[in-house]
Amino acid sequence: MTLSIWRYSHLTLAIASFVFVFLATITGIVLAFQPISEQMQPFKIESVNQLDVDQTITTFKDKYPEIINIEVDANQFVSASVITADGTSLNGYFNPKTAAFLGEKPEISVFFKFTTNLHRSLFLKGIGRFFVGLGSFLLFLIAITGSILIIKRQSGIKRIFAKVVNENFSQYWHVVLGRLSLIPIIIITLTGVYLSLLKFDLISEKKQKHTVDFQTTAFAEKQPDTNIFNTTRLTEVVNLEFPFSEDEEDYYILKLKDKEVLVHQYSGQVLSQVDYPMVTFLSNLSLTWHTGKGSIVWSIVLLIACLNILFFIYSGFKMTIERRKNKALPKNKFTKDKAEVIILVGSETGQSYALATAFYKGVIANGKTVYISDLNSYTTYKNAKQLVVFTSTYGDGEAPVNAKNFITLLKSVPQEQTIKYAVVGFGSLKYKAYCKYAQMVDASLQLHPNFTPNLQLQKIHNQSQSTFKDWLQQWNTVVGTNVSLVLDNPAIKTKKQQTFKVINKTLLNVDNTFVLQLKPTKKINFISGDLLAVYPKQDGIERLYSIGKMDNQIVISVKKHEFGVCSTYFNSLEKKDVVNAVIKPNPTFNLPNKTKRAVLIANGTGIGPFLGMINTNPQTEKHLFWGGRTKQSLSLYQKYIDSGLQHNTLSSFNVAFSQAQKEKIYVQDIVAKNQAIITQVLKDDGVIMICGSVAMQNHVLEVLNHISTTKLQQPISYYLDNKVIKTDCY
Ligand SMILES: Cc1cc2nc3c(=O)[nH]c(=O)nc-3n(C[C@H](O)[C@H](O)[C@H](O)COP(=O)(O)O)c2cc1C
Repeated sequence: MTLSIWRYSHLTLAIASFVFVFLATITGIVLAFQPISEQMQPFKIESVNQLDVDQTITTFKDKYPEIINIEVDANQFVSASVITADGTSLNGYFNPKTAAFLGEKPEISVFFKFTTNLHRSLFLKGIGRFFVGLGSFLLFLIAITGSILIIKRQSGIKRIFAKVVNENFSQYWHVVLGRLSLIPIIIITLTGVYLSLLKFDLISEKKQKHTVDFQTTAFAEKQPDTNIFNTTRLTEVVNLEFPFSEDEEDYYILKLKDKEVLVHQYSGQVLSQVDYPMVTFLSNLSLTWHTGKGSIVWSIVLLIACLNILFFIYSGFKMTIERRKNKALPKNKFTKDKAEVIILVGSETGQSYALATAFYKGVIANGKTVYISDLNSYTTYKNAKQLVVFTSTYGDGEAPVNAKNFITLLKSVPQEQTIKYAVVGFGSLKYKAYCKYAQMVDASLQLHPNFTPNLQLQKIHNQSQSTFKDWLQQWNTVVGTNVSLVLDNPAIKTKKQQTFKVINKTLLNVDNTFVLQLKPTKKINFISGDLLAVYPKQDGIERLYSIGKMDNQIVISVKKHEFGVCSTYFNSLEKKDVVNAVIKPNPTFNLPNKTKRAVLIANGTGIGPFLGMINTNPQTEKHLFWGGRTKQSLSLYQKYIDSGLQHNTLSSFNVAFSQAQKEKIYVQDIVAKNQAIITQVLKDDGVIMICGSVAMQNHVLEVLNHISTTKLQQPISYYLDNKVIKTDCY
């Protein structure tokens, strides 16, 4: 697994803080409901913000002979402590407009108290508080390293909110939700750290003291028209303590958010004012922002941010496990100067290592001396005759992490002899800059006087093994080797299987292809485009077949391969035999119900799912394009196509035979001739579905790209991103 410094830091921090972050997040989710439940209590009074302190004091004084204090909390609930005319003491919430007693303050529930303790200190007192504070700081660093990773992934800070390509569920949502919850997470963590520092007295709040000199201060007999009480809104008050007695030297203590003021009880004159230090302001702000007190909206934001953190823990570890499967490159048996074949690999997340390693082993098994390394380690190779470069593309057409220096090194490192080379690019058609870095490497090698190409650049979509095998055949031919690939078997699946009865199986046609019809023995919901997963007894490895649905039956088109375990098994089936398999929904390759128009493009057995689609959804106008070898190849599917045309569920059928005439015609050629249909479908929010070989898909996409850029001024990536073009190729 290749790791950049930022990804390494992000991962290490996540592992180091996992336990604390997990506990703090779970308890944080619960505690986010506390301010929400407080706000739901019936103590909020309409338009309380219109009252000033003077009005409130008058209202309370009219109703009660003695008032001890009035408080306004973050929810803007007004509470007070008063003595009534009959000498009863009342403590609780009041209506500030009428001074009516509303009810006692409810006790905080035991559950919230327990959760708060767990959240603050894990019941470990000082040590616990320290670790929670540290966890908060580590989470802050995780958010920062995560942001750097997103910026690098999106190729720059300006593109941070640009569209993210959805290749993998965990990766996609990790990035999308990471961007959205970045600010709330930074606020939660920084305020958490601040509150911890405060608890440990690492930040101290030093308040100034009041000084009042009654000897030298002369007070007005009568209150002036304006004083601090009638210029201060009640909602600005935190606490107002009433004078202890009627003695002139007893005063009001008015605590506001930013200052504490002593006020003369008769004149309303300010006797002393102490502004709170910045620390107090920040402490109050931290508490409000960390807890969400007083704001349902912010509490919900905090709740969502905590739920997102839980998802990041899950998706982050899932991605790490997936990436760990992409082991490192193999250990070299030969030195760089002894080897005839040099393999250089560029990879960001290690996916390309599997094929590069299989190739390395294959070449060694062929008796050649081989040396494998990453592209950044490019150096002199005294005995090299062949260079093979495997590289992915990352960011927006950029080099993967272990290949960033290759092009510079290529220019500066002198080679003594001439070396033949071939470049294989791993990428994804979902990106505009498809295999761009491989293209740059190929171009740089072309310009180098010591390198001559023995094959054209090969681009490979989604690590397709079949395209890689096709490339390997060509390489074997030009180099004169017989390298074959032994790929690690994916994990054997042990899913609960469903049973299907064989309704019909055709004989093999000229292309060794047949059609199999299966019927589920129990009711199963599925549609054309879903996948049938089969796990043959010999190896238990999952094989996926794209299926068509007709009359509640499954239609699959299969090509029998000489050593194909599953295709041989399917071909051995007879009517009424029972097959164990699993139907997997494949929503990315189903024909949307409401689509007005659809173009279905396939070659060979890729027509399978379309055999169902062309016989259903009569409301959708469908145009089928199919490429096969000869007219006889078509006979297998003729009855399905005729039925679609007869019942008007298929509007047109366009066929290309590659072997029927002198000039080879492929499906992409007939697509290119029907630009009007393609343009109309792209313009009218229709869909284009492609099923078959990856090689065909690449050619068809090139043609579609030409049509979309010339007729609609949009690159094909736009339609792929917006799922107007759907592909299921192998
Ligand atoms: C963030 C990101 C950016 C990518 N950018 C491109 C790109 O610009 N062009 C491309 O063809 N493929 C792109 N890909 C696809 C990868 O090249 C492809 O998944 C490849 O198989 C990864 O192999 P690796 O793990 O060995 O790096 C990108 C993938 C990711 C996750």
